[in-house]
Amino acid sequence: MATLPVIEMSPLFDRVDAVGRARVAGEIARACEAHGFFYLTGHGIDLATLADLEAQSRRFFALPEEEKLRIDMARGGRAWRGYFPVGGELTSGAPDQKEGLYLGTDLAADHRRVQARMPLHGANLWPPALPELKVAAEAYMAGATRAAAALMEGFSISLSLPDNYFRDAYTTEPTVLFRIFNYPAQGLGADAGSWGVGEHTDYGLLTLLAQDRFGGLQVKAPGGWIEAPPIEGALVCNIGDMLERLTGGRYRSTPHRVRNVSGHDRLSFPLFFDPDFNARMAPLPGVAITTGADGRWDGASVHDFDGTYGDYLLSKVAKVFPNLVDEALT
Ligand SMILES: O=C(O)CCC(=O)C(=O)O
Ligand SMILES: [Fe+2]
Repeated sequence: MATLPVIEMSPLFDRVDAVGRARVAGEIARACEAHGFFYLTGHGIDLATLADLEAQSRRFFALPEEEKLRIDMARGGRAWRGYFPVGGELTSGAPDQKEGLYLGTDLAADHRRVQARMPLHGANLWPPALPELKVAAEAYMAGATRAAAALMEGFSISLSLPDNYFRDAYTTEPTVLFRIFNYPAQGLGADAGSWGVGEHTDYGLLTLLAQDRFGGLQVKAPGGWIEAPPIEGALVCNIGDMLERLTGGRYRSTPHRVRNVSGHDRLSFPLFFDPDFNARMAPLPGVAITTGADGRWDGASVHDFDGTYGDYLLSKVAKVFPNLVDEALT
């Protein structure tokens, strides 16, 4: 059975290790041309940080529903932050069998982007009953954001671009969203057609995912669906639609989905490291273009898209949270 590659990324934190960086860049290129998915080690996030995030998240989801609903997404307004219950999100048109907490770069009310009423920008909502969750999640977000920024240097090198190319062009002010998901244990009689998360691709540049030990993530490989089982201490990395768009299809934004058949509640922690909301998303000069829908899961082609990353993201969010859109954006 096909397995996903493991990339040890620590040379990307060392600007003088040209040989190590070139090696990692080569591994990134091969992984992204083949799968668009790989595991990451050497990402700088220690086991204690991962364990604390998991422990505090379990405590959060075990709170009574009314306690969790004190930070309901409806209260996050246009910032799109807060808790949503099982069935509250429709990733591929049907309700997902998961509950979650939406977080992201924490911007105060006086930040210029919040003052400008930019959607998806604003303050995180934290459960008043569990202050430890904020500490654990902020530590993880800082580590994962640092790893994603370093990884983007590897992507630049892999495309024969200057190390800081993506940072300077797209991620000086990245869009960083972070989610904490719980996929409740599904009973034996569960509907075989119901997914924790339905088949989809991610929207932006990179997703870094921590997951607990129970598994359930599946990736669409050329020969069929394969599992991406947990590896202790490693993160799963996959690329999003905008990296496919920028590279003209050379790097793939690969469909994936989740079904939790472990008999336990499964937690996962995706951090989305995405372009500046205002960045215009056109193919990189000098990179081959593919056109057409290419049999994508949603029948759409990212190569037809012309606009800012914010335009793209909002069009997607409107589909997965149809009930919230009018409320938050009008
Ligand atoms: O929970 C997972 O393993 C994957 C979640 C996911 O694909 C997503 O949030 O985009
Ligand atoms: Fe995803």
